Amino acid sequence: MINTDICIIGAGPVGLFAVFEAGLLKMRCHLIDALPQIGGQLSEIYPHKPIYDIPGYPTVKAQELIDNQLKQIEPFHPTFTLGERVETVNKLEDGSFELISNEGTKIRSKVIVIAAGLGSFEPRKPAVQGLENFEGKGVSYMVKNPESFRDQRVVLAGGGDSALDWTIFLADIAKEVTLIHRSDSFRGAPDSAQKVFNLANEGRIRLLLQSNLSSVHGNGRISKIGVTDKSKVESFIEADSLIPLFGLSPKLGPIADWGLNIDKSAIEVNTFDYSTNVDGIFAIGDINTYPGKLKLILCGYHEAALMAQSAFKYVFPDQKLSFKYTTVNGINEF
Ligand SMILES: Cc1cc2nc3c(=O)[nH]c(=O)nc-3n(C[C@H](O)[C@H](O)[C@H](O)COP(=O)(O)OP(=O)(O)OC[C@H]3O[C@@H](n4cnc5c(N)ncnc54)[C@H](O)[C@@H]3O)c2cc1C
Repeated sequence: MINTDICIIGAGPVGLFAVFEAGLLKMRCHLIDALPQIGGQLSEIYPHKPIYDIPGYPTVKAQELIDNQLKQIEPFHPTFTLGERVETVNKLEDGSFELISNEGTKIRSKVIVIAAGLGSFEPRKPAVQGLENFEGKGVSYMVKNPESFRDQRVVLAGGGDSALDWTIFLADIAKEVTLIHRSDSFRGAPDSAQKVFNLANEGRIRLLLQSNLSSVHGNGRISKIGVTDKSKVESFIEADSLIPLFGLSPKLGPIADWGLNIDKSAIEVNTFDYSTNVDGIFAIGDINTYPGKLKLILCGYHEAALMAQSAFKYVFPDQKLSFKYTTVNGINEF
């Protein structure tokens, strides 16, 4: 069981900044995110895109902003659970909460801050009959632990950055790598696409262009994958793992079942401190809604600052909060 003052659901830019604001008030944070990496939409959807509306940065690449935010919160030693989605939230008799993830991880927290963006990202699954029977039995839609593919025969499918990046990475550790893509050009970064073409020319991977996943076979675990070419002729590849990478789409998911007031897939909050209708639960960033709401990183940062001032009274009910600038004591004392 993980014990913390504040459990932050979502490790996007707003969840990360909440660690900073909470840390200034000496509150410990644990973050949990359904994705295997930190950074929310910025790392998952647009890591290389420049952002122009962060104060103090005329321009900053999305991933660079996340990397800098991680440096900024280092003094507060936040802890993380990645690749797990919070499914259940229970309010306990003493007013604190128990959160349970889809993998059974339990977190006990005095306050919950939902910084869940557009909800949890769920994989877009290809329409291949019986694919769901092999989920967790050789079929995965995200790479959580690349080492688990060492010495395996891996088939990837897709044409975006994830498919290219993992093909390049797994070429070094897997026994055999095949990439299937429906077109003959890639949506992902040109530099990565070139690397994949080079690996294919060197015979280090098998590249099947203008091809589609058509069937999956196996007895309990996946062992063979059917692929059709442009003339719809099906051939088969022996494989230990299949990784379809067709992008992720956000879904509100289990948050809808936690007794919160929801309006059009967003959590209604009080604009005084971004508290929800459940005492001790706050919602900040893209996941919340109120009159005039703007889904911008900058607005989420502001919400994190005000939320922390109110969260303090749940974590330290007997202490009086006195407002200080960071320059008063510096942040080194934390
Ligand atoms: C293409 C694009 C360009 C953009 N450009 C800009 C820009 O230039 N400037 C700007 O200010 N904004 C921009 N935005 C918007 C900006 O990305 C969002 O405002 C910002 O990401 C919100 O941050 P967040 O931390 O609230 O949520 P997110 O970044 O969405 O992170 C939320 C995290 O919560 C996790 N999560 C959700 N539910 C659960 C659960 N039940 N359990 C565990 N984890 C969960 C998700 O996996 C996700 O990682 C852009 C958005 C897009 C799509």
